Amino acid sequence: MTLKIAVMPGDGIGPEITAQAVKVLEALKSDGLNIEFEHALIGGVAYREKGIPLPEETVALAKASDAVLFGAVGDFSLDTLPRHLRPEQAILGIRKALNLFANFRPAMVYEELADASTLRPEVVAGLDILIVRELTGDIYFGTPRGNRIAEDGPFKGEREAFDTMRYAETEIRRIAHVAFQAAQKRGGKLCSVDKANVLETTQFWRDIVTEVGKEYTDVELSHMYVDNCAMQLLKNPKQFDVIVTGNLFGDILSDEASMLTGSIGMLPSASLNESNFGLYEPIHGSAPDIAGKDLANPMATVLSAAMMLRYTFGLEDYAVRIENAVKSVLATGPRTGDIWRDGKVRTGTAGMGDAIVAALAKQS
Ligand SMILES: NC(=O)C1=CN([C@@H]2O[C@H](COP(=O)(O)OP(=O)(O)OC[C@H]3O[C@@H](n4cnc5c(N)ncnc54)[C@H](O)[C@@H]3O)[C@@H](O)[C@H]2O)C=CC1
Ligand SMILES: CC(C)CC(=O)C(=O)O
Ligand SMILES: [Mg+2]
Repeated sequence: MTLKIAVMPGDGIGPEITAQAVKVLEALKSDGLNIEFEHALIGGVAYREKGIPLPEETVALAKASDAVLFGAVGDFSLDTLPRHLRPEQAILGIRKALNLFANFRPAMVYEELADASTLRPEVVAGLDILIVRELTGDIYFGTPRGNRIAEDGPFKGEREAFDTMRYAETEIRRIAHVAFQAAQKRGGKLCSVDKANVLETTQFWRDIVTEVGKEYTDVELSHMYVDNCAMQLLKNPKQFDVIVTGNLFGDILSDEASMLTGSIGMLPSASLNESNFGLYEPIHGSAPDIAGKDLANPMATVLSAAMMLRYTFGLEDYAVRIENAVKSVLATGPRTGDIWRDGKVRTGTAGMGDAIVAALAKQS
């Protein structure tokens, strides 16, 4: 069977980093990986060419493919567009269209990269945590939302804006099951992160996660407020095994967790639906400040491709080969600026991709 991958590079550094992941997957073809790629427009580039950030044909291609490899969307020069036309709506829209409610964001500190973390080595050495983020609900999708003139309250008559934080029971239950099952396969600990002391939505989240937890007596469940969690991730990140949280908190905490690993350019992700169909993307954005300069670290995207092989296709051997190639480049190869240290050769995005391909070749 040929694996059909829809490639959606998007904006900013998206094309540069997805090209490296495709290069790495292509390199595995000579070792028997049967894979083909079809590219589609998404985000700001799609808006410029087609007038909308998420064209129908892009969603159709995703649905007709076995998995999606995604770069990033976002273009500051389009920030004045009405919200529905902005590039970011494309990633939200495709997650919703494909029902990709379960987002896995593993934060691992590679031994070879312990020198790049902003924290002391003893705090992060050996770190291996998984953030399970709910991806199709919460304040990113809740309605009503908008702008209006305030009709009451102390600011009556002024302009105001509002969003709605909202979760249905089904949405919380299904992500809780995913997280408990992930914890069962890992260290058996699940920390649910919320703001139940203030927000009704997240008290409900806590109640439902607790209920679901009764079906997983082999998993040790704890709860933590998100502000404390943000602090604990820096103080003692190794206390965590799996963290499960909502869309907004998961977005923020995973960017924070990326810096434990050395760089946001290191953190991959998998966004899955109930049938393990997945979209795979780095957790970072389109990084306009470094776009087109061959500066971006492609490892998060390459590692996302490894997650694709593991999660959607069950091709563990190929996934491990990519991860080992990444580790070997971190140990002895050149590095992009975000993880560069004295004594290391400095390279660019394409150079890092080439180095990973070379490391793969040495394995066989
Ligand atoms: N999934 C997506 O498509 C996402 C899109 N965005 C969008 O991306 C645009 C830029 O957003 P920012 O807040 O600047 O976040 P960002 O994640 O794009 O960049 C934050 C910082 O990290 C650096 N960085 C990011 N990826 C890197 C990599 N692979 N290697 C080295 N350095 C890297 C950037 O240079 C920048 O200094 C915005 O339009 C935003 O809405 C943001 C997050 C996710
Ligand atoms: C554009 C955002 C909705 C995406 C984001 O920041 C993320 O998924 O991490
Ligand atoms: Mg984010």
